[in-house]
Amino acid sequence: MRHFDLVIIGTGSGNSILDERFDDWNVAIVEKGVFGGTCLNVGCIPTKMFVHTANVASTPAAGTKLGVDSELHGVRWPEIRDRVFGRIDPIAAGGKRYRVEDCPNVTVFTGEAKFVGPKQLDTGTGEVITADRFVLAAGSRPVVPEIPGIVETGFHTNDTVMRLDELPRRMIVLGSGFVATEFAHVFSSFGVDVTLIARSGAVLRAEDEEVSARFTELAAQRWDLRLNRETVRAERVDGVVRLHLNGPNGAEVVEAEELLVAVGRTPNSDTLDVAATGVATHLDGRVVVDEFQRTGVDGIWALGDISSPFQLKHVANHESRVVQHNLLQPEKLLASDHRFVPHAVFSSPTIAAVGLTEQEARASGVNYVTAVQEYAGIAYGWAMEDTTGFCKLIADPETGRLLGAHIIGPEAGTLIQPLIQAMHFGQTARTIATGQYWIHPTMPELVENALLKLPVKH
Ligand SMILES: Cc1cc2nc3c(=O)[nH]c(=O)nc-3n(C[C@H](O)[C@H](O)[C@H](O)COP(=O)(O)OP(=O)(O)OC[C@H]3O[C@@H](n4cnc5c(N)ncnc54)[C@H](O)[C@@H]3O)c2cc1C
Ligand SMILES: NC(=O)c1ccc[n+]([C@@H]2O[C@H](COP(=O)([O-])OP(=O)(O)OC[C@H]3O[C@@H](n4cnc5c(N)ncnc54)[C@H](O)[C@@H]3O)[C@@H](O)[C@H]2O)c1
Repeated sequence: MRHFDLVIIGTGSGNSILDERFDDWNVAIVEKGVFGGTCLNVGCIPTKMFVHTANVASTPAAGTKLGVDSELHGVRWPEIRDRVFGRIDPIAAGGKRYRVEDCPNVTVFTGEAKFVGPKQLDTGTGEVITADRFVLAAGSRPVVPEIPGIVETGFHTNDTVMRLDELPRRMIVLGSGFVATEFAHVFSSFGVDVTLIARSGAVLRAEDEEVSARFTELAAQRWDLRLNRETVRAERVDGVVRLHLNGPNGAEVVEAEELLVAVGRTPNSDTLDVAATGVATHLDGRVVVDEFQRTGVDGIWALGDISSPFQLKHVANHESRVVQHNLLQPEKLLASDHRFVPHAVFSSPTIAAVGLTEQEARASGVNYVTAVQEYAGIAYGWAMEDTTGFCKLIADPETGRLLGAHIIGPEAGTLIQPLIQAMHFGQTARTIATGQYWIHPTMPELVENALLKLPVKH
């Protein structure tokens, strides 16, 4: 059995661990798919390239209220798709070529890895290897709900939907989280009739309650939104997908040419069989790690979607840097910082958030105050004629420290950054609002005014 100093399973954030400091380590990388993982190939990067294009396609419609009449003549889907993947696919291929051809200390196994014993890994290539250290960076995969007929019906996930041969006339999107709302925005902007099915009474219901309520209201104006629906059965009749639903109005059927399933992601700890090497998992399948990204087995580390409650690329990257440090300096372990993990949803409108939602603040019993500033109340909001966006802040009235920040509206993901910074560096609401200039008239004045409205002492 070949033995290595280090084996990394998964080439998403796991691939960025290796740099010149590992040149004298004998390393193996095992990857079952293409190099670069979810974010590069089927996640963040291609979706945002499609989202940007969708935003451009939506511009003519947005101009009407400003007195600008223009028309969308159509979108050239094959060209858009090939432009996106024409950029991405060579990066994935180049990443693999670099490791195989230019890294003499690295052996790449192209196969689906599975532990077969303590620190013994079947690489899926016919070879079992052992190592002193392992990094579990095998990510997560889309959940397929147990709906009778769904497999026979055929469906897309984020793995396949961005490579469609042609745009369908109609699409059913099952789910109401990040993936569902981002793709609903993309495909509806490209002219596809979208039906979005949510189990509960709100879309993006993990967001702050006011943000989720506003998004749900806007989603209902844009898509055929079916709330409080249970999906009972799926079938395909004459090429058309039919989903049988149960909801407030009783039984109903929705139809479309394509079905996109977006009901969450599950960690790949089961397919990797981490139990065979003694690594424990939570009930939801996440590998158990401590603050240093150590599993319970000496020398086995985990990072990213396989172990994190935050299935986000910036978190996977952060944890990968922590694991990198801890592999190199085990005597000076670094802990991951998960105190203020922000996220953005790149739908329309965009949403960004960090810290507590109001429902979480209420449930936790902390003393808090809130302030809301609408885009409609700032000069740049007048310019955009925005009537639906807002920034909501939650703060400790005694210390002036922010507990949570939520923005729904244009450029939310960009606007929230000073608030993330303030939370990390312990700045008070008054300090951030009044201790610096805010350029007038810009969108960040939304944040400035929300901060000024907070009834806090500092
Ligand atoms: C549609 C979509 C959009 C997203 N957009 C964003 C976004 O805008 N911003 C954001 O922060 N996050 C986004 N995410 C989440 C982000 O993509 C993930 O959190 C991140 O990619 C996780 O990185 P990772 O390294 O843990 O896993 P991955 O990048 O998934 O890497 C895991 C790798 O392991 C390989 N693998 C799995 N099992 C095995 C095995 N047994 N043997 C060998 N190899 C194996 C896989 O093939 C894969 O290459 C998005 C996710 C999706 C699905
Ligand atoms: N912009 C970003 O950062 C971004 C974008 C996409 C994905 N992601 C990451 O990927 C993860 C997975 O995204 P996702 O949208 O698949 O999951 P999600 O957890 O965001 O949403 C899943 C949704 O599906 C619903 N659901 C679950 N089972 C269902 C069923 N049987 N029928 C109908 N609805 C059902 C849930 O109630 C939930 O609303 C996200 O949690 C996020 O961390 C991030």
